[in-house]
Amino acid sequence: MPPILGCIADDVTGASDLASALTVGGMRTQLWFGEHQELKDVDAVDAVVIALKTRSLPKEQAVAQSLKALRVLQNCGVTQFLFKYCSTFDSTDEGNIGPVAEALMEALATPYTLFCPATPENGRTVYCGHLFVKGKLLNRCGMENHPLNPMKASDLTLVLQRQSQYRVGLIPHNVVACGPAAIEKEIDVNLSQQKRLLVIDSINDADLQVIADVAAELPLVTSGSGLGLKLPRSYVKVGKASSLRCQAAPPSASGNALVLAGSCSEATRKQVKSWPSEWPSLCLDVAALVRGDLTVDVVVNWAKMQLPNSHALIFSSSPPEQVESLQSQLGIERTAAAIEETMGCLARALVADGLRKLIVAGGETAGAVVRALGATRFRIGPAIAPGVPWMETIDDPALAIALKSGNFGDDHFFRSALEMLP
Ligand SMILES: Nc1ncnc2c1ncn2[C@@H]1O[C@H](COP(=O)(O)OP(=O)(O)OP(=O)(O)O)[C@@H](O)[C@H]1O
Ligand SMILES: O=C(O)[C@@H](O)C(=O)CO
Repeated sequence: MPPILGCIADDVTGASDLASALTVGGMRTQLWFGEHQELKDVDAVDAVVIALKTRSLPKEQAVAQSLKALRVLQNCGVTQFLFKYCSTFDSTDEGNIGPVAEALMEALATPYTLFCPATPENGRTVYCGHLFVKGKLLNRCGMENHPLNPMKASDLTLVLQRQSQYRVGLIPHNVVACGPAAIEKEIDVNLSQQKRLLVIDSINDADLQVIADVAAELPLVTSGSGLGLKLPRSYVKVGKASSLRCQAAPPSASGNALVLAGSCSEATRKQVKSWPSEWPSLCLDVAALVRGDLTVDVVVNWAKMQLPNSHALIFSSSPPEQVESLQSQLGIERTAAAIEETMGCLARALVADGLRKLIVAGGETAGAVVRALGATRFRIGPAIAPGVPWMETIDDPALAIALKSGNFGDDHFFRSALEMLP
């Protein structure tokens, strides 16, 4: 039997978030990282998530990679697809959410799709088309300071319209509250007005379940991970899945862990601040790194000294004023590239040295690390916090790895994660 659902995620922490949601919902889920010609051994899984790193790429490249992932999934016999983006709709006026969604719609010859970033479990809700993060409008929650895609507006119909060719419509909450049939009627109204990209309100789990009941019949839906928690039940309801039978076992790795934090999001900065004082930590001197005055070897040697005795943290996370000042002196892309490359090199060198437990905070950072490790397939383990599972690489070396979205987890996330493993 081919997997029921094929997912294309625009970053790797987002992919692990979705894979965790589908697993918690009961679907046997496998995560693949990067571009592949084909997927193997997916007969025994219900869902496959392909993690790309397309969120901040030029839109032509993001579209090309997403279409390639679609074909790879289609070649496995998958007929239903989910395009996963961030629950904070991370994107710019150029893309990439609109352009990728439109390209997938064309490839699947589907006249419309839904946009459902809501993930109430992590405080993301959509009302009247406006995205809220823990009750604050998207452009007033800290996301307005994001280093790569500052979100300066919260009305998703406007945000999406700026990056799309098709017209954008809204399915409001009063319709969602009336159930699947009302949603389907509203879709027809929007289509009669040539509105093909439909943002859908959702403020709680019950709304999401109703939306999942509609989405379970669609060839393509686009969303955050919230929908992933509800889709498994809907697939059972419509007879696409017979039962939900996933059991997520923790990874078996032992030894001390390295934490690499490249996210500057508020939650990660708090987690870095709360790093237990008995464990060592190193703040990267980003300016020295970009100028070449600080080398990776020096940092690797520091970590090699610590890891035999203790868990260790290496971070570049900084407050917005510092990020802005560095970016204006050194350039946004140059700064990000130097940090991401360093994080990747650190992970590769230390895994080669025997490290078997790794936590990475930040989507772009995690993408760079996973790419540097050459890891391709992951089994999904238990959730550490909503949206962040422990995972285990399927191919050697067996590595316990957690990829934490920047804004996820409470202040003591790192300690809680490490206490879950032997
Ligand atoms: N001190 C810093 N100054 C400037 N840029 C930084 C600094 N530290 C990290 N960065 C860059 O900021 C970006 C942070 O993005 P990343 O996706 O890793 O985190 P995030 O956006 O908080 O996480 P997520 O996408 O999971 O929400 C990376 O490209 C990283 O290299
Ligand atoms: O949806 C989210 O918030 C996360 O899965 C994510 O994509 C962060 O990069």
